[in-house]
Amino acid sequence: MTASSDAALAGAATVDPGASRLPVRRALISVSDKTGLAELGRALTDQGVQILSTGGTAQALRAAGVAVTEVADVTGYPEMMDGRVRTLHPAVHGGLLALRDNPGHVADMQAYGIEGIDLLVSNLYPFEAVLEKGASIDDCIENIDIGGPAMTRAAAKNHAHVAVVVDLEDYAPLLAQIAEGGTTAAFRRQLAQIAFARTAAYDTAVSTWLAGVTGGDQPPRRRAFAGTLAQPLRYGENPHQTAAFYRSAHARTGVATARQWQGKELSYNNINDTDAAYELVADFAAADGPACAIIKHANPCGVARGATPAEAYARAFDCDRTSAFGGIVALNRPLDGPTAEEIVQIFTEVVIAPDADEAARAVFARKPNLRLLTAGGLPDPTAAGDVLRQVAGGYLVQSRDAGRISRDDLRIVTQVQPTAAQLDDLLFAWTVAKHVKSNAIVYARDLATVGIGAGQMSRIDSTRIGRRKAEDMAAALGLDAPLTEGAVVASDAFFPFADGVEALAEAGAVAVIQPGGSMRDAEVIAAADRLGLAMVFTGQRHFRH
Ligand SMILES: NC(=O)c1ncn([C@@H]2O[C@H](COP(=O)(O)O)[C@@H](O)[C@H]2O)c1NC=O
Repeated sequence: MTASSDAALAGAATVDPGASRLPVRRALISVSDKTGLAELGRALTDQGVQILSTGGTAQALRAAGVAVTEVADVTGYPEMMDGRVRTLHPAVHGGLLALRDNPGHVADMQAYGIEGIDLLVSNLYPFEAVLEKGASIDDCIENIDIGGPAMTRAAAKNHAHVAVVVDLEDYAPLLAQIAEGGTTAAFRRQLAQIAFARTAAYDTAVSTWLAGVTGGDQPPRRRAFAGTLAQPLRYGENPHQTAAFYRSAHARTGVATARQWQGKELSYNNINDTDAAYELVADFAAADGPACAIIKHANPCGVARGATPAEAYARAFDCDRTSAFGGIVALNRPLDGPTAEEIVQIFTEVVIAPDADEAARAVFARKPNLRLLTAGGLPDPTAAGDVLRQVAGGYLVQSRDAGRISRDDLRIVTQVQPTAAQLDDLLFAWTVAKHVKSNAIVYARDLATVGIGAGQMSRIDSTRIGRRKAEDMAAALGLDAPLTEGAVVASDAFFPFADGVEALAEAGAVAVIQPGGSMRDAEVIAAADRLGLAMVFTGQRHFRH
C-alpha cells in the first residue's frame, strides 16, 4: 500500500454522511481570480492542508510564501496545448470522484496511485468578462474553461466526500469549518448546489453567446437562462407567495444594479414597478432634457418633460395626483434638492435616478421609509436583449421592445396637418404609450401627459378612461376645462373602428398618433378629417401585456 492509498483509506474511516465533520487534508486550488488567494493558502497551510495547484495559481501561492505541489507533478504530464489540458487526468478526477467508503473505488485508487482530494477551490476563466469587453471570437473560445467546470462538477457530484468552493464569499465560512475540525455534510451539499448553478450559468453564457454568433433567424433548439441571487424577498406579488430577485449575467443598468441609499427593503412589486419607471424615462434621449415618470402597478400615472427635473416631476404629478400617492418616481437626470423637496410632499415608495446630489439625499433622509436608488446611468433603450416570461410548462422569449421612431418615420395621413408643436407632443405621447399596458391611450399636452387609459380590454374604454381622468384632475385643480381639450393622443395599436377617433374628438383632442394598419384605416382617417383631427401613422406597434 502506498502512502497515497493510506491517505485515501484514512479518509474512508472518517466518512460520516450525517452531521460529523470531514477533515480537509488535501486541497486543489485552481483559480483565475486570485483575490484572497494568498490569505486562503496561508490559512489552509496553517491548518496542515496540503495544497495542489495549476501553474498560475501555484506561482501566486509560492510568491505569497505558501508551499504548493504543481498538478503537473501529480499527473506526470506537463500543462499542454496552451493550457487546454492541465487537470484533465485520472489523478485529479479520480481524487475528486472516488467514493472513499466504496471498496472498489478505494482499490482503484490503490492500483493507480490516486490520492483523495478533499477540497476543490475553483473559479473559472473569465469568459463572461472577456465577452463583455467585446473580445474576438477566438479570444472568447480560448476563454471557455473546460478543466475548471469538469473538476467543479466532479467535486460537487462527490459532495458526500469533497467540499467545492467557487465563490470568494465562501472562503471565510470554509476556513471556519476547517478550524472546527472539518466540513459538515450540510455545508458541502450547499456548496455543491452553488457549484452546479455556477457551471450552469457559465455554460448558459457560452451557449447564449454562440446563439448570437451562429446567427440565423431560427430560435435555438435549446436555451438556458441563469441568475445570481440579488436579494431574497419577503414575499411575492402577494404575501402568500414566496419570491426572490435574481440578477442576470449581463445585468442591464437599472433596478438590478442600482445602489439603495435608504428605506426599507425593496419588495417584489417595488422592483417590478421601479423597472417599468426607469425603462420609461430612459426612453427620453439626452436631447429631450429632464423627464419624469410616476408609476403605479407598472403603468405610468403621469409622465412629463420639463426644463428642470423639479419641473418635470411637478408636471408629471399634475396628470393624476390621486394615483401618484404611493407611487414609484423615476427621473432621467440626477436628483437635486428642489426636486427632492417636491417629491417628499406626498408619500412615495421608491425614487430612482442616475444620481442624487447631497442636497437631495438630505431631503430624502427626512423620509426614512422612502427607498432612494441611484443607478449610475440609464439603461440603453436601443440595446439588444431578451425579455423572458414564464407560462405553464414553458418560457416565452422575445427581444426587448427597442422600437423607436423619429419625426422622419411619421406619415401624415389626414388632410389636416399637425403643427410643429403638435408633432413634438405626438412623439412624446408615443414614447409614453410604449410603456403603458395595452390597450394604451395617452393624452398629452405641452410634453406632459394629461390623461392615461391603460390595460383595458377595448381601446374605446381606454379613450374614455383617459378622458375621465383628465376631467377629474381638471376639477381637482380648478381648471375651466379638462386638458384633453387641445391635446394630442397616442394609441399603442391601430383603431379597429372609427368610434375610437370619434371619442377622442369628443374629448377635445386635436391630433392622433397610431401605427395604422387596420382594414378600416380609410374609415378611421376619414373620421379624423371630418372631425378636424390631424393623424400620423408610425408603422410600428407597441403592444405591452
Ligand atoms: N485545461 C484544464 O485542464 C484546466 N484545469 C483548470 N483550468 C482553469 O485554469 C485556471 C487557473 O489557471 P492558473 O492556475 O494557471 O492561473 C482556473 O480558472 C481553472 O478553472 C483549466 N483550464 C481550462 O480549461
